[in-house]
Amino acid sequence: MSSGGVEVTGLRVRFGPVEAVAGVDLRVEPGQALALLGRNGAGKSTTMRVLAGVVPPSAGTARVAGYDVRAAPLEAKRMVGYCPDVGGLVPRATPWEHLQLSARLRRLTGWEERGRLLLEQLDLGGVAHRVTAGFSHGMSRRLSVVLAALHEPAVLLLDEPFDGVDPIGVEATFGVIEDARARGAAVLVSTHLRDLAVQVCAEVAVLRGGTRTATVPAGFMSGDEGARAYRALLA
Ligand SMILES: Nc1ncnc2c1ncn2[C@@H]1O[C@H](COP(=O)(O)OP(=O)(O)OP(=O)(O)O)[C@@H](O)[C@H]1O
Repeated sequence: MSSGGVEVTGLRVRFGPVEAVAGVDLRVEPGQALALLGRNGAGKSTTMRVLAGVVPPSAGTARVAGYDVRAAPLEAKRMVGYCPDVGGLVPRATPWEHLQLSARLRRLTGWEERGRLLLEQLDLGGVAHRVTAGFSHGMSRRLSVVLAALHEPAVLLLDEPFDGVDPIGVEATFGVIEDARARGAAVLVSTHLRDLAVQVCAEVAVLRGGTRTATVPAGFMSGDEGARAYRALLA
């Protein structure tokens, strides 16, 4: 039986002739945050999608909170909060309606106060009843983070949560990640923003060509030295 968190072993995902993920191993312990870095097309989002139960693995195993995404897909999905890299929002619905829908799908009760607080935390309280059609990219990102975190998942998967988000929104997103870690969730953050990743994650895994090249302490990737080290891993 697995100990929880995220466990990915020998993961492969194939789309026809394209091998998007070609043997990835990852481990995120409960209460830890791991950043997933790598160039465009390295396989980050596909790995996140497998863990979120959106894309099936072609080979290997992926477990969230002890549940194998293939053998126990419903249980696995229940354990996960997922902020996809793009999409996921209904243009004609308001943030509050998104929360209502998410709560209904997950059969949550007594979620309203947490929902309100999360919207306030991500500075969306003032637009809680405005349809998302006119939202800026950063506002949509922040709402996707709220939706991922609403049910206090054991595994929080954030794909490009900082993309287009202003510094205050980034700090608020850090807060959501810290809160999740503090209650024992495993957090996986896929991003191109190395400097932000190392501020909020203790470890960084680098993917290249669908495989993991390294997992290193975040300090190794910080500052100018870290930028050079990262480039060296990508080259
Ligand atoms: N549904 C799909 N059908 C075909 N190919 C796909 C599909 N999804 C991803 N791929 C391919 O798999 C590879 C990995 O894509 P993925 O989106 O996982 O990379 P990424 O590291 O998240 O990239 P980025 O940083 O640009 O978001 C790419 O070559 C991509 O074109």
